[in-house]
Amino acid sequence: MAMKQRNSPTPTSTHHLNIIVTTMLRSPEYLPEIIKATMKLSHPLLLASCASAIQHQALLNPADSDSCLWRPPPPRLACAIDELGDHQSGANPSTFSKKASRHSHHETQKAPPPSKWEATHHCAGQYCIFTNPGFAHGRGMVAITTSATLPKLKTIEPSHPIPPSYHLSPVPGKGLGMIANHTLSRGAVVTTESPAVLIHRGFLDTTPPAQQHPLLDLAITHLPPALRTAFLAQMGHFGGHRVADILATNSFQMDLGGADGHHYGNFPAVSRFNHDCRPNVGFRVDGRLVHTTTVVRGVAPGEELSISYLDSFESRERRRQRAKMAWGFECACSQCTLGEEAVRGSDARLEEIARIEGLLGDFQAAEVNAALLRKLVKLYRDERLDAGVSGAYTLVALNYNMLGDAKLAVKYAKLAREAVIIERGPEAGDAEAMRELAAAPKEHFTWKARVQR
Ligand SMILES: C[S@@+](CC[C@H](N)C(=O)[O-])C[C@H]1O[C@@H](n2cnc3c(N)ncnc32)[C@H](O)[C@@H]1O
Repeated sequence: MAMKQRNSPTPTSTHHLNIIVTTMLRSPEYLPEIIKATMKLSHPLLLASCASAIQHQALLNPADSDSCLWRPPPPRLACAIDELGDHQSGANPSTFSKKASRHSHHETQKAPPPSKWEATHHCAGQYCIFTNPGFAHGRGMVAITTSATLPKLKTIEPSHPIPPSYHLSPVPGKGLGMIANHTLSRGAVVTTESPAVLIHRGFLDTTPPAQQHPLLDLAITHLPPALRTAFLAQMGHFGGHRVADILATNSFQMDLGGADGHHYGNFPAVSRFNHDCRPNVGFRVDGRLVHTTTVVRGVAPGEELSISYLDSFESRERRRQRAKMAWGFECACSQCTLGEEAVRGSDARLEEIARIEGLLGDFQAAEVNAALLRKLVKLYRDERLDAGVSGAYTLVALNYNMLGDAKLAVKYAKLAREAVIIERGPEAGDAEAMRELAAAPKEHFTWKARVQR
């Protein structure tokens, strides 16, 4: 996943677990050579660079949509949508090209229209508004994208809503947050949501504010009233143009596939998750663009539900810098506010995790033994890295098998599969890979690969 977004900080994440696991699972025949070559590269070249990459979304399963919580460029023009009136955005029509006048609103319709994508012919350059007011039985969706994306839009399916297990409540220093109503077990699904708004990254990167903001405002007027209200109720952290600010504060980067696939998705319910460097909830976006959040460790009633916006494997200093730089807040999460000694301990564990994972991915490394595998598992536990443990379990399972310990290979393959399903969904490719390993460790290409050298 490349993060070359203009106006955004360039992430230099140093967690390379994804690529190691991917390599080990996908390329058995080239395993030794690939791992050797991979390990020679410097970390930033190897690595995916956002929170969701840590959850191994895109790298391990090409069917998954590549996504991470990432803010688009900051708003550049002050113009609140509240000032623009309800039915007309107030956009000066001359600021964008209106190729035709087929602009309809759906507020007055009782029965939802059928789910169907339509071009409004309101455009700025190649980026146009596409609407589907009938999506998800009238919930609606709107996109600003190129016509090349239309076939992909047509494949988007609605999420299946689930009863809420949380309520919103003010959280000191963070605005609103999501609070668990009752005990939630590991694996419980918290939210499933389709995007309300999809915006092509190129539109935000290249369209001047004078054309960009009116088109954003107009796009929002195409949402059915309930969804429009929910969209506009989201927090804007940075000020300036209201819709741009909401998008900047609450967007997930999504790759819809192909050369032109980079988009931002906005999910108004999901937007209420605050950040924690040791979150109790993981998230993923699947090929239908449904965003799903799942509890990664047991949650008590009244506990805040959180996701990570950042790379949890970076040092406290780096995470704090990034929270400030990209999101504008001082991270006061449970992990960042530890005492100095505890922070030093945490940073040291993260460095050790990176070192051990490097060794486990190096087919030639002589230091790999059962003690090292036990140490990695303990480090993850001590660091409360519950939202990213699937990759570690996968690596441990493969390495136990390489060491010729079928019993522990099976144990960790089962744990890995369970964690993969929680973090990335049942359709994730390495869930199947771990099932195969657990079913027949001695048939697996990794069997005794380290001891037979
Ligand atoms: C996606 S929104 C989260 C929901 C938001 N608190 C609300 O009221 O809707 C992101 C914004 O919430 C705030 N926030 C999230 N996590 C935080 C944290 N750990 N510490 C401080 N502020 C946080 C920041 O203002 C950030 O820009």
